Amino acid sequence: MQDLPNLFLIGPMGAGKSTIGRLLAAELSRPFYDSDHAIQDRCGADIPWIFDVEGEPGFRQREIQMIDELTRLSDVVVATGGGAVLREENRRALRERGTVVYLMTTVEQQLKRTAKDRNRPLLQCANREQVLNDMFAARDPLYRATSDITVRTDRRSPRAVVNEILRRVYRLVDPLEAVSAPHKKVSQ
Ligand SMILES: Nc1ncnc2c1ncn2[C@@H]1O[C@H](COP(=O)(O)OP(=O)(O)OP(=O)(O)O)[C@@H](O)[C@H]1O
Ligand SMILES: O=C(O)C1=C[C@@H](O)[C@@H](O)[C@H](O)C1
Ligand SMILES: [Mg+2]
Repeated sequence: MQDLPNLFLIGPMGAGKSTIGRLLAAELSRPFYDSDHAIQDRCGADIPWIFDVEGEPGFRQREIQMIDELTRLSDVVVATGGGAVLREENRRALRERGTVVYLMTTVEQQLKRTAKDRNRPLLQCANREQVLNDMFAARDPLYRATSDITVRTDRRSPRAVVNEILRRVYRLVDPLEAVSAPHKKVSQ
């Protein structure tokens, strides 16, 4: 069985990048990094504070630096922030340094999954559905252009999503041996 490359998760807010990334890394016994969390740890402040004080451009600059560092690691799983694909530097780093998985869900699911959250500054507004629809229109082409595979996360447990990612990634790196991939033993 061929070694897997770095696995990078992209996709919109609430698609499950952080949740699935952690599970996926545990399954592969690999380190897991979440770029949003790493930015907060380095800055010593949460994302709403960074947006308040430095604006979105300040946050994006920190994100470019963090994604550059995380994508240079080896044998890792990295969950990115929902807007990482907005910057060309990030798209290039992700594409060149690993296999990129686009986690996709519906706006309806995003609304449910992010309903009580106060840590996503771009969703602290009255018209969240409109904002999410507009983001989908602007970002879906970027997620598609950056990713190697797309996996839906609505109406599926995180465990089932992890299994599908592994099946598809193994098939991508080694089509002939994918059938005997170890993840086939993982229960749903
Ligand atoms: N497949 C799933 N089924 C049901 N709930 C899920 C699924 N994946 C994630 N969730 C839930 O959705 C919420 C948002 O997930 P998560 O924080 O992983 O999203 P994210 O893609 O990392 O978002 P962001 O871009 O804002 O960091 C969490 O409460 C998580 O438990
Ligand atoms: O979709 C976005 O632009 C964002 C998503 C989050 O992961 C954070 O990176 C931040 O809240 C911005
Ligand atoms: Mg996240």
